[in-house]
Formats: sequence, structure tokens, C-alpha cells
Amino acid sequence: MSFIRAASKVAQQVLLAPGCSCEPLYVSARCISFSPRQVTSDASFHSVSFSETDHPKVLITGGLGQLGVGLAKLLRKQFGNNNVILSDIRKPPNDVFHSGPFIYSDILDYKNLREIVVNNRITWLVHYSALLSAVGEANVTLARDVNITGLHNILDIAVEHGLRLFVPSTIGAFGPTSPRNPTPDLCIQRPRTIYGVSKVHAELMGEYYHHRYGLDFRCLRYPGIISADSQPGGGTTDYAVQIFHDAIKTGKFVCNLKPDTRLPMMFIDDCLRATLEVMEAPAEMLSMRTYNINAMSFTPEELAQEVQKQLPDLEVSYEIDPVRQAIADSWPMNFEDSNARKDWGWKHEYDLAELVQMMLNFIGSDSRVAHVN
Ligand SMILES: NC(=O)C1=CN([C@@H]2O[C@H](COP(=O)(O)OP(=O)(O)OC[C@H]3O[C@@H](n4cnc5c(N)ncnc54)[C@H](O)[C@@H]3O)[C@@H](O)[C@H]2O)C=CC1
Ligand SMILES: CC(=O)[C@H](N)C(=O)O
Repeated sequence: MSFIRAASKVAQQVLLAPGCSCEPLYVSARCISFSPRQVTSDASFHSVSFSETDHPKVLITGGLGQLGVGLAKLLRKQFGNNNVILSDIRKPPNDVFHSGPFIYSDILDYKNLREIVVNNRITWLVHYSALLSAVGEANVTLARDVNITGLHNILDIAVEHGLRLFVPSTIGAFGPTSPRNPTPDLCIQRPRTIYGVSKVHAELMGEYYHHRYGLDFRCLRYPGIISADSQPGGGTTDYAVQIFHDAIKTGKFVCNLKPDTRLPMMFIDDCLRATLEVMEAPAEMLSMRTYNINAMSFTPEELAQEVQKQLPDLEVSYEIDPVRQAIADSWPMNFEDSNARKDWGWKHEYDLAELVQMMLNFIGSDSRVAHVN
């Protein structure tokens, strides 16, 4: 009998044994050493184990989007420059390329992923590659490939090599039949976008691999993220970034959502800190593997009024994009994140007024520098 078949038999016996239905249904990949992809080598035997005091070696996929570069900066400060590798399928700008390790990685190429993980002795994987909500609706097939097939590669690699895996989910993992004000961690999830469907799939697959193979899967459902020095990649919440750039550059902003569309939002520094905190949290503090996190909720009208306190001449008009509006109308209005606060001490720092101040300071000083040059 082959090793894998023997191992599967052991697993079946463990799973089917009477009295074994107690939570969690945990079958360690290291103990039984078969992987979902059933690679010819027993790869999980060879995974490098690090002592608690060692820094993790981190790979970030899809790292050139809105969030990856900022996360790399934060993690490099914590773990050292060479311990955090950014990867993407796009060419990095000069400053990113020269700021630390960058590598080409297409998450649809399983062998390439495995080579990177092995050659660089990766221990933590932050999986940021995705097509976001609006872009996903414009290209469902590609979104399905990247967000679902790509995720399968990531999960299998993570199990095979004993990695700690972070996959972000989103407010978009909820739908019109979810309670929307507020939306708790556990409730009905029937999203109406390929993005949302793929993220529910990611949550469930990650949790399943955790229980089935012992994968150290960690997931936060992010609200819309607002950043000053990186551009959003085609989502429904993008308006809340664009308003700052347009307010400073032209003094006029055309919003593609209705003025009273309320959505949960967060400043990027809070989002990245939450990601580091949940990755560092001792496993025993995590009563769940997928958590909502929140900071604030506002409408375009409320955001515009807050910006107008600093830039009173800003003119805001509305030209509704029906695709984005329909998506926003199906998403949470307020996000309930008490489990994250209770379990691992999540606490946001930025509210609406502070967010607006930070954004205007950063983009304003940036555009003044551009004018001088
Ligand atoms: N930015 C936000 O407001 C929120 C983001 N998230 C999640 O956080 C993660 C990161 O988000 P963003 O940085 O905003 O996304 P983004 O759209 O700005 O960047 C995604 C990156 O994935 C890369 N990518 C696409 N196909 C790929 C492939 N085949 N292989 C490798 N990389 C590929 C793209 O080149 C891009 O750089 C995503 O999973 C997203 O769903 C969740 C909620 C809110
Ligand atoms: C909230 C998200 O997941 C993203 N910003 C989007 O709008 O698609």
C-alpha cells in the first residue's frame, strides 16, 4: 500500500472513530503527512520549523496593489527587510523594487509558487492577489480563476509547507439577505458578486483546511480601505479614496455612489496593523479563524461634509454607476467586530475626522512637492 493511501486510511479511521466528532476536528498534516494535492514527495515532512524567537519569512502575493506595499513596509520594520518578499505579476515601480526583495509570482502557476516558498524558506504567506468587486463583475472568468483557482494553489502550498496563511476577506462576502446594520461575524452570506462568492469560498476553504489538515489559517474581513499613497484596484469603495485626490487637484468630485450609501470603512494604517496583530496572535486566543474588523461607517455625503470642513470650496456632484450602486446596496452598512476586540484585542485608531486630516495632509504635501518640482 502506498504511503499516501496508508495515511489516508489512518485519517479516515481518525475521522470516523466514535467519539471523535468533538470540536475541533483536527487532523494534523504533520502527523499524517498527506497533502490535499498529494504531491509525490511528503513535502510537509520537510517543512522548516522555526523556534518562537525566529522571525517569520513572509511572502506577500499580489503585493503591488493598494495594500501590499504598505504591509511590506510594516512587516519589514518588524521582521527585517530581507524577511519580507513582495510578489506580483506586474513590474514594480523603482522605489518599490529598491526598497526590499521583490519576486515575480503568478498564483495560477503552482510550481512557480512552490519554488518560491521552498527556495526562500517561507513560513508566513499573506495572500493579497485578487480581482476586486467592480473589476470582477467586468471579468467574471478571470475573477473566478484568480480568486478561486489561485486560492486553491495557495491553500495547498500552505498545507504542504506548514505555512501560516493570511487571506483577507471583505464586507463584500455578505449580501442583500445578510443583516446589514449591523452585520455580525456569523450570519447568512449570499453575496451577489463573483468577488463576494470567491471570498466566502476562501473563508470556508481556509476554515475547512484548518480543521482537516491543521492549516494555520487566519482571515480578517476588511471594510473599504482608504489610503493616501496607493491607488485602489477597482472596487466599490474606491470613491472614498478618489474624493481626496480630486478635492486637492481640481476642487471638484463626481461621486459614483448615491449620497446616502452607507458603508464600513477603515484607514490603511489600522488595516495593516490589524493584519500583523492577528498573524502574531497566539492560536489559543483565536476562537474563530475569520473575523470582522471595523473602524467607522459613513456615506459619501458625510465624507464630503468632513472634507469640506478643510476645503470649503470643494464641489461634489453625483453620477451613479448602476453596477457599483447595486453592489453597495447589498453590502453591510455597519460592521460588528466585537469578537475581534474580545479575542485578540483589536482596536481601531482612526475615526472619520482623523482619517480626513491624514489623507489631506499626505496628498496635499505630495502635490505641493510635485508643484515645486
Ligand atoms: N482594498 C480594499 O478596500 C480591500 C481589500 N481587500 C482584500 O485585500 C487584498 C488586497 O487588496 P488590494 O491591494 O486592494 O487589491 P488590488 O486590486 O489593489 O491588488 C491586487 C493585486 O493582485 C495582483 N494579481 C492579479 N492577478 C494575479 C495573479 N494571477 N498572480 C499574482 N498576483 C495577481 C494584481 O496585479 C494586483 O497588484 C485582496 O484580496 C482584497 O480582496 C478586502 C477588503 C477591502
Ligand atoms: C470592500 C472591498 O472589498 C473592496 N474595496 C471593493 O470595494 O471591492
